[in-house]
Amino acid sequence: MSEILYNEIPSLDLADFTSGDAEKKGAFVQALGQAYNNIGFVAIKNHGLTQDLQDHLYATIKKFFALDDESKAKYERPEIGYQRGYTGKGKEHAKGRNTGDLKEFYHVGQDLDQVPDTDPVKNDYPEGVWPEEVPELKEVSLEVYRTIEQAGKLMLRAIAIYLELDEDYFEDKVRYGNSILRAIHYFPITNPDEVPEDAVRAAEHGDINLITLLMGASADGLQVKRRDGKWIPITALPDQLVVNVGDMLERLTNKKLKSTIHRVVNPPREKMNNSRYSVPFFMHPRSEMDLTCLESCVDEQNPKQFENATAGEFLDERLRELGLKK
Ligand SMILES: O=C(O)CCC(=O)C(=O)O
Ligand SMILES: [Fe+2]
Repeated sequence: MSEILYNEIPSLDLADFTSGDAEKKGAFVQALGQAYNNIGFVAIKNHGLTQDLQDHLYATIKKFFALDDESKAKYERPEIGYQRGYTGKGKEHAKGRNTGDLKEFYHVGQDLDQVPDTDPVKNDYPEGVWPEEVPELKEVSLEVYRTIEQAGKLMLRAIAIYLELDEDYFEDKVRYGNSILRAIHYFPITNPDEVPEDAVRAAEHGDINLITLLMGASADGLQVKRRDGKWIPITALPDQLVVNVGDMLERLTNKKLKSTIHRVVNPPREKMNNSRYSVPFFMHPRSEMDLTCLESCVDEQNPKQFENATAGEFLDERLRELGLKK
C-alpha cells in the first residue's frame, strides 16, 4: 500500500478513461487504484449527470421532504426493510449504535419496467413506491438512477482493470443489480437541546455496497477518516461526484481496496436550523454475486480476512445491524 497521507481526496476525469487514448485510460486506472488502495475515495468529473438534471432532482426531493410527517409516513415500507420509499427521521442508526441519525430519506430502486420478464430479479425486487403529492419524483429519480448507474459501470470497468480481471468482470454481476438511489434530507433542528446529546447527521460508517457515487457532497459536513485517524473534509466541486469503495468491494479484494469510514458532522449550533441535502447512489450487484475474496488478493502477507458470503446474505445481515430489518 502507498504510504501517502492525503490531505484531500484525489480528483479524476472520467473522460480520460473513455477517451479512447490508451495512455490516458491507463493513467486513470492507476490513479484510481492507488487512491482506492489508500484513502478509498475519489472525486470525478465528466460522469454524464448534467447540472440541469441534478437541479431538477433537488427541486423535486425538496418538495417531497417539505410535506408534513404524516403525509410522508404513507410511503414507509418497514415490511421490506425500507428498501423503497420513505424512511422517517431517526429510524436508521450506524452499525454498533442505538442513537438514530438526524436524517430522513427516500429510496429508489431498479426500474422494473426495464427488466426483462425472464430475469428472476423482476419478481425478487420490491415495486417502486411513488408519492402522489410529487408525481414528477418517479420520472426524474429514475433518470438520475440510470445515468449514475452508467457512470458506476464505467468506474467498475476501471477497477476491474486495476485488479487485473477482465475489464467486463463486473458487467453481468451488476446488470439489473440491486442498487439504490437514496435522496437524503438532514432536517433543520430548531432546538438543539431537544435531540439526544450524541445524535449526529450521519454517524461514522462504511457503506455496504460495491461502490457509492455521491452527488451533493459539495455542501459542508462530509468527512473521511484517514489511516492515521485524522478526519479529512470532503470538498468536491459542484461538477464532481464523489465515488468511494464500499464493504462488498473491500471483501472481494480482501482489503486491497479500502472501504473508508466516513460521517456527516452537525453544523455549529447556530446553523443547526439549516437543511442539508445529498443523494448517494449505492451500487449493489445482483444478490447472487459471490463475494469470496479473489485469489489474486490472498497470499502469505495478506491472509484471507473474510468469510465467504453472497451479496444478498451480506446485505441482509447489515440491514439488521442498521435497525432497518427485523
Ligand atoms: O450525505 C452525505 O454527504 C454522505 C451520506 C452517506 O455517507 C451515506 O448515506 O452513506
Ligand atoms: Fe456513506
